[in-house]
Parts: sequence; structure tokens; C-alpha cells
Amino acid sequence: MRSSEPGPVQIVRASESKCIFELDAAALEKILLQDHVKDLNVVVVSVAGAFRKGKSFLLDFMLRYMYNQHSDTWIGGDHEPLIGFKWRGGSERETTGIQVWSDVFVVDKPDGNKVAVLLVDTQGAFDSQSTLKDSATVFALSTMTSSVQVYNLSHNIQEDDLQHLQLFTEYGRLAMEETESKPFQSLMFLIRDWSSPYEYVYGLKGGQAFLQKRLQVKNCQHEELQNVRKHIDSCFSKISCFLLPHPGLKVATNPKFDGRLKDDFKTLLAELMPVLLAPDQLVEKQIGGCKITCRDLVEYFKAYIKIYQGDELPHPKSMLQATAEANNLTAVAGAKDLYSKSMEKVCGGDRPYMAPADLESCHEAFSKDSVKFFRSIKKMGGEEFCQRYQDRLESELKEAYTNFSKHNEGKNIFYAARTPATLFVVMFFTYVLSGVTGFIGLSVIAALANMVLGVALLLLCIWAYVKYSGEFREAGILIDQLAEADILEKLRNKQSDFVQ
Ligand SMILES: Nc1nc2c(ncn2[C@@H]2O[C@H](COP(=O)(O)OP(=O)(O)OP(=O)(O)O)[C@@H](O)[C@H]2O)c(=O)[nH]1
Ligand SMILES: [Mg+2]
Repeated sequence: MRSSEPGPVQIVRASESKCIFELDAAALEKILLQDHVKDLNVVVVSVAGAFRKGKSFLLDFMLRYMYNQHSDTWIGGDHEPLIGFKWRGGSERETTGIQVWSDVFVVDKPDGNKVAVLLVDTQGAFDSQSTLKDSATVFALSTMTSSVQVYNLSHNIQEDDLQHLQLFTEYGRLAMEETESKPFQSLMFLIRDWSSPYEYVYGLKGGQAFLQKRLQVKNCQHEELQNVRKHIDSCFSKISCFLLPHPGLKVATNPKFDGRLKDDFKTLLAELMPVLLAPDQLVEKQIGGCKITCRDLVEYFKAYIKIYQGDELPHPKSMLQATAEANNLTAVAGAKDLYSKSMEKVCGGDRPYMAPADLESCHEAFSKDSVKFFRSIKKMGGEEFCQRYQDRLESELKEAYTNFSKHNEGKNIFYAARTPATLFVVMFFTYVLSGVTGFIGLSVIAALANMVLGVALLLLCIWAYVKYSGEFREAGILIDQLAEADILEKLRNKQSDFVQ
């Protein structure tokens, strides 16, 4: 049985260095491996979204519902303090990392199954102390581990809310194994402070109609808008929406809020809780199509957090940074293309050999043009950011120049004829040597020279065959290397001395 008072337990926290999130496996195990729940299928209800939007506040009503759902007065009296996950007014963030409620609720579903319900609170996205990666990681982790993800929004569903959802769910999907089925389960857009009930009525019905309108994919829509909608649809098996009214100004502005809520807020809360948490509505967490138990969930948490601690996932970037990078990369590609085309014109495959000094001066002129072109393109990101890409362009141009000059050298007929020339020189030298030494009676040296002559002739024949047929290219390369080797070089030098 419970050893202490129930309360929120921090299971994922930002590490000291703030760069990664760490799982408190012991704390999670203590909750999920309790004897009475560890083998039950788990239902995970998690609330995520931007910071300071009343997520923890809402979860505390979920707690009231879970503890007293058989009573009509579960919502509590006007003066009962709202306790549970820590919530407060103010502008600074409150919840960090991921917290779960220490009590796992065991519920009998109408179909006879017993399930364990875990409530999860998350760090709000986009607070001033977290990077986009932090927000994406928390959101992705909570989406991956929950069976019902409540996406807490304020006033409306804006296009950027959808874009962030797309980014965060993609970040989650990347970390999971590819499956044919939709990777996540149920998503509920919960819109707080809905202020147009005359357009769409509060509650689930109005929410569904509103959501249908918002997520509609139309042919006349821009591809970007269509893609966001298709992506969200492809990620979740079920998507719903609930419109919640404003809780009353006292809640939002009085730091000593006494629990007095506007009546319509209470009525709608009383409508929302059963939608999420009534026994017949509970959705068991499934991964890869299989229902998982509390014990399995611990393992999944451990595996998922490891992926986010490693380097294999790309770094989600802010919109400006991603756009600036794309701008600069396109400009680098365009500028490099300009350089390559100009160089092709002077020393491309069908152009004859060119003097290296001329090639170099062409390279210098074209590089200048290319950098000028790069600078002339309008790009985001500022001067310092662009300079990094300019440096990158310059080093890419240097690399391209090295390739062009190698190609140019290959066209030099003397360069191509180096190997046969060397072999001919060796043959000539050994021929003369064998003649002279044979004449003066040094028959051993003459025989040796003859043998070298024979080998050189054989190599020449092999080389010619390789060049002609294109087969046994390794042998050709070996002979080329041999011809360039020092001994032969020296022989060649000696030969020229000898001839002189
Ligand atoms: N306008 C408005 N304010 C609310 C609502 N629900 C709660 N609040 C107030 O919003 C403030 C923040 O509540 P929290 O529950 O701490 O918000 P949170 O989203 O958990 O914040 P972080 O943990 O910092 O991400 C409190 O002053 C609440 O009284 C709501 O539906 N509308
Ligand atoms: Mg909170």
C-alpha cells in the first residue's frame, strides 16, 4: 500500500548541463512496478502545450475526477483548494521536465478489463529557458508514451500551433520504429478560453465541428498547409477537439485564487473529464499494435529517452535558422554551379589540354565571380552566418579546382605516355647495356640486362592491353606506379645523361 502521501513525481528532468533530459528510472519504477498495477494494461493521459496555459491546473481537476468520480460533487466546492500538480499564476514557467502522479488509478472498464491510469504533466513548450530541441523532446516523449495526448491551446488553433505539432510529432516518429500503422493514438486539441461560442458551441460537439473545418484539406490550399494537415492526420489514430470557456478572471489574475470558478467553466469541465477519463472512454496504450502494461511502459521510457540523449536524431531548428540555412545552402549550390559551368567551358571533357598557369588564372577569375554571385543573392541569417557559408563555398571551389586540374593533366599526351616512355627508356638502356657488356665479355651482366629488357617488354605489352581493353585495371595501375617509382626515375635520368 502507499507509503506516503500521493503527489507529483519528477520522472524526467533536465540534466545539470541543461543539454539533455534524464530519466529517473528508480522513481518511475517505484510507481509503475507496484504489485497491484505492474501487470495491468496502462492508460496514459498526458497534457502538453505551450507554457503558462493552465495545464497543471487542468490536471488537478483530472485528479479530483479520478479520486471522486462516483460522486456528483467530484468537481469540489468553491473554497476547496485546488491541489495536486503544482500550478500557480505568474509569468515564469512552473512545471519542468515530465511529472507523473504517484497514485496509479485502477479502473474497471465496462468490458471487464482492469486498467491502470497514469496522469502525466509536462514542461510547457517555448519558455524562455528552453531550446526548441528541449520543447520538442518533452512533447515527443509525452506523445510517444501516452495513449491520450491533450494538446493544450489558448483561444484558437493557429497555423503555427499545427506547425509545431507537426515538428514535434515528426521528432517523435523519427525516434520510433517505422510501422505501417499510425504511430500515436489519441490526440485532443483542448482550446482554453474559447471566446466564440456563438460560432462553435463549447464542448466536444462544437470542438469537433471547429476542428473539422481547421484540419480540412482542400485542393485550393497551398501545399504547405495541406502537408501539415496530412501529416497530423497520418500520426494519430483519433483526433478530437474540445472548446473550454474562460474560467473567470479571478482564476487568471488573482494569485490567491480561492477555487471559485465561473459556472459555465465548471459545467464544461464536468463534460470534459468523462470524455477523457470515464471508464468506457479509457484507451489503453498501444505500441506497434500491442497493448502494453505498466511494466512495459518503464522499458519504453528507458529506450525512448536514450534515443533523445544520443546524437543520431537531427537537431530541430527554429524557423528562422532552418530557413536561413536553406537559403544559404541553395546560394552555395547556385554559386558552385556557376563556377563549374564556366570551368567546364574552358577545360571540360571535350576541351583540349590547357597550360596549368592559364587554368589557374581562369580558376581565380571564376571563383571571384562565383563568390560575387553568392553575395548578391538575398539570404536570411545575417552577415556572420552568411560568412560561414561563403567560407564553405570557397573551400568547395578549391576542391573542384583540384579535380579540374587533375582532369586537365590527364589530357596531356606526355602525361598519358609517361609509362610507355619510361619502359622504352628502360628497354633502350638495357639493350645498349647488354650490347656493350656482351661485346667486352661481361656475359653475366649482359644476360641480366637482357632479362630486364624482357621484363620491361612484357610490362609494356600488358600495359598496352590494359589500356586498350579496360580489363585488369589494377595491373595497369601497378605498372603506372612502377613506372613512376624512384628506380625507374633514376634510370631515366641516367639514360638521359648517357645519351647526352
Ligand atoms: N486564461 C486562463 N487561465 C487559466 C486557465 N486555467 C488555469 N489558468 C491560469 O493559468 C495560470 C497558469 O496555470 P498552470 O496550470 O500553472 O499553467 P501551466 O500550463 O502548467 O504552466 P507551466 O507549468 O509553467 O507550463 C494560473 O494562474 C491559472 O489560474 C484557463 O482555462 N484560462
Ligand atoms: Mg505546469
